[in-house]
Amino acid sequence: MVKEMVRVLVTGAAGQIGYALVPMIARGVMLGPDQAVILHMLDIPPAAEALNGVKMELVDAAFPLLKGVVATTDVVEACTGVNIAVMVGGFPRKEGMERKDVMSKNVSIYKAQASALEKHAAPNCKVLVVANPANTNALILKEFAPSIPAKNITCLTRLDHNRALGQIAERLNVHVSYVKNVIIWGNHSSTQYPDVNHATVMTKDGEKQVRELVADDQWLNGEFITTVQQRGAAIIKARKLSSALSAASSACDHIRDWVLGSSKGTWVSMGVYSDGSYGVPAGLIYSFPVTCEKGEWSIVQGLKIDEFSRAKMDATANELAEEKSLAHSCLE
Ligand SMILES: NC(=O)C1=CN([C@@H]2O[C@H](COP(=O)(O)OP(=O)(O)OC[C@H]3O[C@@H](n4cnc5c(N)ncnc54)[C@H](O)[C@@H]3O)[C@@H](O)[C@H]2O)C=CC1
Ligand SMILES: O=C([O-])CC(=O)C(=O)O
Repeated sequence: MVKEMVRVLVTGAAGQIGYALVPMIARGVMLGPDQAVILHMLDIPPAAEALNGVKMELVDAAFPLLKGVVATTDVVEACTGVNIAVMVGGFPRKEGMERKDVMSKNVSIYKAQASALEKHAAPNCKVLVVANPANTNALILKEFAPSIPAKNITCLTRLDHNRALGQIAERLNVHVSYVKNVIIWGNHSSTQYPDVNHATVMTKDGEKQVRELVADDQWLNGEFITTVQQRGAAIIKARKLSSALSAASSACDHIRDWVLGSSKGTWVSMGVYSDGSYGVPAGLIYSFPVTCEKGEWSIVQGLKIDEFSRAKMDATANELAEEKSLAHSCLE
């Protein structure tokens, strides 16, 4: 059966994540090798020429799955009929800044684009917010697009999840594909809590707990956590630009698992609207472990939370509550 065409919006498409992301989508990395797509690319007028250059390159690359490209600075044209919206547009932080330092510039963009999405996107459009502060931008988008179901609005913490997998794989000298079920709790910021208490590694003797194999709680409760929390800043220091290829790749992972389903027995981290699970206040976009099936995510329930984890999960929830009020004050 031929699949129906999918329209994918990428905002900020002339930027560096956009430039890495659009060819991945056009190659089927996000939605699979049998899914034809039409790309909608939005940027602001000063970037119009660069955006047109990206469109020219997409034509030149002759991607078999790419059936059309809309490149525009008009938010209504960009949002019309889209089934998936990847919201990358905004201002990245620079060295020495925290992600919430870009708050006032970016939340107003998300307020404005919420209503365009609400009015013009396809029904049941799935939204992934990448631009920082990602959780709070997603929350503002949700608040200003009340008719989009809350479950359709998510933010990217899959990059942090993948970073955590990568750190464990390097430490144990195993391939990253053997490591699974790390969790990123909370905010995509330096207060996020990368949790390995339920993570496992596939070995020749079967699945083993990461804690047992690493056998160094001091590293797992210290340096491992700070390395993942600070990885974005480390990339900025090294590249003088924030992560782009890894962010684009993780955005594809996020949407692919959401739409096509996560692997059996494996969970992934997604920033989703809290329903109060694990004592996380409702009304925040908070990163949880989730599994995805038939286009829907659900929070993995029943995990045992120790005291160390509880304190870290609460600290990142508190930061999100503060960001929420800061965002509201920026919009007054
Ligand atoms: N959640 C995550 O894991 C990650 C998030 N990020 C965030 O993603 C965002 C984009 O990063 P980069 O691509 O490196 O930045 P960039 O500056 O290279 O590109 C951003 C693009 O957004 C455009 N833009 C600005 N306002 C816009 C608007 N109102 N509508 C549409 N487009 C608009 C800019 O013109 C620019 O082309 C930043 O906020 C960055 O902090 C970056 C890495 C990881
Ligand atoms: O750190 C930044 O500003 C960019 C980002 O979100 C990341 O790389 O995780």
